[in-house]
Amino acid sequence: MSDPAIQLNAHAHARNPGLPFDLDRVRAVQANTSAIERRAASLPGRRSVKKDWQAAWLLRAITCIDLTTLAGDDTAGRVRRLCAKARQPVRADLLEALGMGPITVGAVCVYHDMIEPAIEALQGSGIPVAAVSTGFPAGLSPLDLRIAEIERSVQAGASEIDIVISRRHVLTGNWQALYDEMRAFRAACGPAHVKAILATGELGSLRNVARASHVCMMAGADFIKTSTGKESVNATLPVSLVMVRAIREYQRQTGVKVGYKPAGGISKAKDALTYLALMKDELGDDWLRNDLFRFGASSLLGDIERQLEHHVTGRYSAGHRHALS
Ligand SMILES: O=C[C@H](O)COP(=O)(O)O
Repeated sequence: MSDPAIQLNAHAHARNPGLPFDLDRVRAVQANTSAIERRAASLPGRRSVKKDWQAAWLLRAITCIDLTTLAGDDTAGRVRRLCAKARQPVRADLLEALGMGPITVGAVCVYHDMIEPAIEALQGSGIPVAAVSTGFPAGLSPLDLRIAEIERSVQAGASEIDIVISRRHVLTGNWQALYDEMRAFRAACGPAHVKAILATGELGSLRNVARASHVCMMAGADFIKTSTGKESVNATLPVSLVMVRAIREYQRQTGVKVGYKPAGGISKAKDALTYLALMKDELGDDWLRNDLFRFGASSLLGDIERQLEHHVTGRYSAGHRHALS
């Protein structure tokens, strides 16, 4: 049996019921840009993970990956290979050397047309399929089509839907429109969990990121996610600080825990460690599990595997298993 500390999907996270729209609440949201940037700059390396414990943190990171392929030339064959990797993200001999049982990634994330092969390839694994819907990545198709796309993806078996918000609602300060849109997406998702992609690189300011985070949570987002991976600026530490603090504030106000998904350009194991440390520091251990934290990443797993291999062939201590307990 695998270590309970890193068992997959062990905690089915309750859905966010949302709140009625409240413009005063949105307008009260601020972001102190210089303080955020100072804190973000201090994060990498600030909270060093003991070398002997790094493997445990990296294994935990793997269980939090939404293993992603979102390319125009995706094929069923590529998705099947990705799903095989999702089922067995780390070589069995490495896991054995680390004293670990089998692990899997958090989910597989694909375009709508690839849901079917992904579901087939993941059968019996317990790994959920996440679909990007709502005219990903621009989100500029007609609202009824975006809603229909969500419904089709849920019917096809996706249990998580990554929606993209209309950036223009944020850029024009039309918070009511953003709330109504997110509310409609939430309703269309039915039983599926919904992750709201803010496309933060296109929102203009950290204050807009903070307000958009609050509005999406108010409208019932189960996760807030930074980016599609297609913007010119994707997940960053300053944006992540703003978003995780919005999650913390929303929990303080409502008692509801919303998940966080940084996505786009996260490809190095050391960056994954920084993100995990950020979650532990800002939100606590609950956000180190994949019901409340995911990396949206297409190439992170490869670097983590290389680091684990290095760890196994180099110095190793059995103490690592308790690193996150
Ligand atoms: O949502 C996930 C992102 O599209 C993945 O971005 P990436 O390919 O830069 O890792």
